[in-house]
Amino acid sequence: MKIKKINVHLTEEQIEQRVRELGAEISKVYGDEPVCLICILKGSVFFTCELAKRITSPVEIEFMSVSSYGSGTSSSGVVRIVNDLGTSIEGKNVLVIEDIIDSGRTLSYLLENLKTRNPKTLRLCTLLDKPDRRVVDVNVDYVGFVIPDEFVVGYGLDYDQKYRNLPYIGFVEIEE
Ligand SMILES: O=P(O)(O)OC[C@H]1O[C@H](OP(=O)(O)OP(=O)(O)O)[C@H](O)[C@@H]1O
Ligand SMILES: Nc1nc2[nH]cnc2c(=O)[nH]1
Repeated sequence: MKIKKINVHLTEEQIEQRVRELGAEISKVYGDEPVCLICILKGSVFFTCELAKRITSPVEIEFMSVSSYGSGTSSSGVVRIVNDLGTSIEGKNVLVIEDIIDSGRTLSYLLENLKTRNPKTLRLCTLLDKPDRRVVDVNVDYVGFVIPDEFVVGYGLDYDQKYRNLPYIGFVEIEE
């Protein structure tokens, strides 16, 4: 399948504005307490970096890589930790940063897994939420934008590993 066109849904300015708002909201919650941001690779790299810059609480950034999708736009339904955290989160305020929640399978699995490591608090922030696609319930604490059930790329999100570098988020039109 080839991409025919990408239709802009969220501009760079809209995303920047929302990230600032989220940063302010999150800073209010943690205040002077340290918070460990867990960036879920690869899609949330851009979002994590921009959001971290807008949080005024002391921040630690850790990375984790989880595989839940095959190639293209289809979900395999199987979640696997590909690269685990290199550090303990016991007793820490943990904020998981995701680019998108779709079926909810990835985050539901991941949150259960992280809970067993005894963090002080465990919250979830996602840039995009596609509630129409939900198969498994996930409690999301901070949402950037709720979007309809369409495949998106840009600002970290890929189509077959491409288009992550687009500064905006767009809906994909596939060639017939
Ligand atoms: O709610 P779900 O249906 O489980 O889908 C959400 C997951 O899919 C995307 O990751 P992807 O597997 O595409 O990896 P990537 O971030 O490396 O592109 C996204 O970053 C979430 O981790
Ligand atoms: N790039 C991308 N990855 C996803 N993973 C789940 N939904 C999506 C989506 O709309 N776009």
